[in-house]
Amino acid sequence: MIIPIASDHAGFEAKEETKEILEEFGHMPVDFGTHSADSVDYPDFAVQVAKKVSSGEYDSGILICGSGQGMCMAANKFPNVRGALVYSTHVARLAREHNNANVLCLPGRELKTDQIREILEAWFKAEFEGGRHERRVNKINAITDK
Ligand SMILES: O=C(CO)[C@H](O)[C@H](O)[C@H](O)COP(=O)(O)O
Repeated sequence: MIIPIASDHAGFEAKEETKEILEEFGHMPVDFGTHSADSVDYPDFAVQVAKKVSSGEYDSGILICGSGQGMCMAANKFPNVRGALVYSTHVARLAREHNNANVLCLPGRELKTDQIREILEAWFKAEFEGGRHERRVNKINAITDK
């Protein structure tokens, strides 16, 4: 899969590691910045990925900041984007199976490389379960469709 990815300065190091892991897994990351550890504002980078998932140009994306919160808040402003703050393999699985999440938001300052690898493994392996969850996700989508 081609995966758009972005971070702020606090997620920069984790983004570089995440890109390597994605390539290991056979995916192709497309990097929308930031490109150094110099201080930047996370919404500027969240927009780069979220607008492309929102428009359907990409099926899913990855955003990384210090805590994951700011990126997730910004991404979820976009229609069709379901950003999930993921900090464990269990939450990664649930975000896909129950919420059909399409933007993985990671807390770069909280995760070690091995944890990121395990989270990515769980995220890509899990599939949306549909059923009762589909009804609920449709209700989320209806909020921005109004
Ligand atoms: O959005 C965030 C918090 O919700 C991110 O963690 C940012 O990366 C963080 O706020 C950046 O903090 P800094 O003190 O400017 O490095």
